[in-house]
Amino acid sequence: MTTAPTAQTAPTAQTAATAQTAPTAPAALRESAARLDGDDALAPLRERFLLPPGVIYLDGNSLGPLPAAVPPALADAVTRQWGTDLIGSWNGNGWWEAPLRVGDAIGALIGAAPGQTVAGDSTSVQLFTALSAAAALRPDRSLLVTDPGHFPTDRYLADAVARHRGLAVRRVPPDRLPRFLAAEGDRVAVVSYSPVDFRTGELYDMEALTRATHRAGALALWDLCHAAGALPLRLDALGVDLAVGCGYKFLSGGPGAPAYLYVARRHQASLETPLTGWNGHADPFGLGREYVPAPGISRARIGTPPVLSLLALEAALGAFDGVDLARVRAKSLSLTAFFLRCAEELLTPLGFTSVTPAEPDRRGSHVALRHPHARGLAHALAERRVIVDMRAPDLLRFGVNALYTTHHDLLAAALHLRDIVREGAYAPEPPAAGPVT
Ligand SMILES: Cc1ncc(COP(=O)(O)O)c(C=O)c1O
Ligand SMILES: Nc1c(O)cccc1C(=O)C[C@H](N)C(=O)O
Repeated sequence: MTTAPTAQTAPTAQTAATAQTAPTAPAALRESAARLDGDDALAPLRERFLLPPGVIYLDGNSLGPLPAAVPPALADAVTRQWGTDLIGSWNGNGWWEAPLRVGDAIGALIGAAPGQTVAGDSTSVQLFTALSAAAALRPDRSLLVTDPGHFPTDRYLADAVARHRGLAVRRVPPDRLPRFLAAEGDRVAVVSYSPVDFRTGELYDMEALTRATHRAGALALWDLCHAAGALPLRLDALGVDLAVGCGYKFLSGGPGAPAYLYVARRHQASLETPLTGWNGHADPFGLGREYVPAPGISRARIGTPPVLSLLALEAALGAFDGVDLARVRAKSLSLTAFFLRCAEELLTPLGFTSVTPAEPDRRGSHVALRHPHARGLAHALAERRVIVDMRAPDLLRFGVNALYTTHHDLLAAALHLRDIVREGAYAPEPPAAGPVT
């Protein structure tokens, strides 16, 4: 049986130690945490989430917690809309338009004007669509360029699309991309990267890389999974061509939440999608024999959308109502800087090293610490109701979300980790074999 690769055990009511009984902290760190949390204008936003009492949740970069608005929205969707209004809900309750409506709500968080973002399917499916469509927009070019350290699904789909479309894949680390494009850019159809490295949390310069891509006449495709909702993004302003992302990390749309696809308006009329499902037809209920693509972003729709999940995601996005993403970014940086300080003081002497850049403008919204027993330590933290994850073979990841994470959460997590190591209170499981994913 395959199990999800997060290292934590789900916390239970029976768990003896709770994250609230935090071990003693050095006074300076305790005072800093209290001051930073005391000055935090975003602190009231935590009430928009139903965080389990006694749990320190630092894994919202993998699965966001439950927003308070979601249960009533889902109850309404199920009992009134589905239960009572039945099929009339496609029009009467706006189900048919939900992919576009939710797409626009996400667009507002990623710097996309309305009419360019559609929600639905998984990130993997959206990536397939985006990579294929990008290749079709540059039919005279033969290369697809991507990050050798990209998330596995991005790497696998780059290979798959290259096979289907007769392209070759070049894997170029982000720091070498401008030089590569200057040399071989005239053969490149599409450049596919993530602004934030899923392992190290390193933030790349999206603006510079998009500019270098365009200088070569290629298209820029960004995977925003680890960035959307965590920092301000400016897709329209940067002239990004295509983007995808998931709904379940910083957007907190729930397990398997619909993903999204952004297609800049200038490409929409000539966009050839590889999956020509009936929802993307110009006249879906005309039931015509031939596929005729809908105008605008609607042509990127595929099949019947997962309505309940879309409505859950829509309610979850309400957690951003009235929230300035520049402030979210400022608090996220304060949180990660504070955690790096805690790590330096409490954990470095115990054999941990940070792989996350110390410079604020090179940091996303998680910190990763290297330790040979990362897997056993993540389990031991979960026993104490501190939820983090690990990425094989030796990285512990600590995700922060400025909407609900506190500096105190981070100090308490670092203290628990210090005590677990000092006491040897973990199973020293060996690093898993195989490549780091
Ligand atoms: C950068 C990135 N892309 C894609 C995915 C996942 O794709 P999907 O939503 O299809 O599982 C993840 C994480 O799971 C990711 O970190
Ligand atoms: N999407 C996930 C899943 O379905 C199960 C477990 C984890 C995930 C993740 O999101 C992993 C994540 N993209 C990562 O950064 O590693």
